[in-house]
Amino acid sequence: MADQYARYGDGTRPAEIPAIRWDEPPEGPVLVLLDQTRLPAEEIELVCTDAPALVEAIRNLAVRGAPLLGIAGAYGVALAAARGFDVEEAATSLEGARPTAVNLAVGVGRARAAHRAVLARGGSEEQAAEAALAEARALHREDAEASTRMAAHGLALLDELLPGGGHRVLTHCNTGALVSGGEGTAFAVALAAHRKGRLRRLWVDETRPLLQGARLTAYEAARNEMAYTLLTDNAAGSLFAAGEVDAVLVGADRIAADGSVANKVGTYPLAVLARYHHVPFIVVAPVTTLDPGTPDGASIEVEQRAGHEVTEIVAPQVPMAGVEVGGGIPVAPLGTQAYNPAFDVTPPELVTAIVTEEGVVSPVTAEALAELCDRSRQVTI
Ligand SMILES: CSC[C@H]1O[C@H](OP(=O)(O)O)[C@H](O)[C@@H]1O
Repeated sequence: MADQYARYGDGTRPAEIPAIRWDEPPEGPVLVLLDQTRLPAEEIELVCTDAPALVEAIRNLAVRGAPLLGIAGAYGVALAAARGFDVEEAATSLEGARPTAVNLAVGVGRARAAHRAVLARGGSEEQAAEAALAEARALHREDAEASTRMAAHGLALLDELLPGGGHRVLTHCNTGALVSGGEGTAFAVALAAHRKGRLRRLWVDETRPLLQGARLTAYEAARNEMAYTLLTDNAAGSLFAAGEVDAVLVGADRIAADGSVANKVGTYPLAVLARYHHVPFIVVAPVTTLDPGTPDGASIEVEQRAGHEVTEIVAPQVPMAGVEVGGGIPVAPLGTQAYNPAFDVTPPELVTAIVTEEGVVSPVTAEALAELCDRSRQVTI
């Protein structure tokens, strides 16, 4: 079950509420999530005491973003183990909660393998639970370190591609601390540029239908006092045409072996616009998002979400006259069918560079990605 753990919004909240944290109150271990469906109006933490509650939070995007899904999946396995639930059952439900972000299955797999390894050598369930938690904590820490290194590599690339500083960067969806153990992926690069005084403007796509840009990226940009401007997704083309975009920075949910990039729907059109307007299109993602096991973009399963996310405006999470909390405000005739893929796939030839914590891949080729994966494994080992 999940319950509201704390409500902030009256200025009493801590300086930074982490997107995810493990806690061990007297009544037993819990996984605490900053509920991203309530942002930016309310900062409410959800408390998960079992895998079903976490699966629901993942499916509802209370917790979201590829790297954070991996971390949450690993902690979910540890939570099941710590509370004596069936770990294999929990792992299976967690890894299937959302299909596109490869990180989720990777994180679940790491914690499950750690748990299994202890049992295989005759360890106790308690020791196995401790091993699963240690693996989740390690993944959390590694992702934070990866975020810092991606930010450095990404800023160096921006400075190389755009001499003279004053970068005007367009981003899509949300790729900041709310998707990461650290400061994020693409957003972390923009934040690094901001801190160095080299971010002239962050153009923030609102990112229909769930508005991760308007609700979450704007929230993170405001918290960091960045120069940002929100736009509707369909206004991006006019910005390119006006020469107002120096580079596009986006995240990724899965990168296939050939360099095809699955990311929030609306990313592919930006890549086409960037190519047409000769603007660098840069993908920022940790190595855990690279998936050598998926050969190409056509092999990536794109999550199809419920039509009501399109036919209704996401209602604010505070009571409004005539709208139940959490309900949507219909904007289309009742019974309207909707097409609602959560992601789209950008082919490698439209990607200027992929920035990872292990370095930059450009041009994007299967060979270069394979070499980087091998190098990363060597580093990991
Ligand atoms: C860098 S991970 C963030 C990535 O995840 C988002 O998808 P969702 O909000 O559905 O989890 C989007 O694709 C972002 O680029």
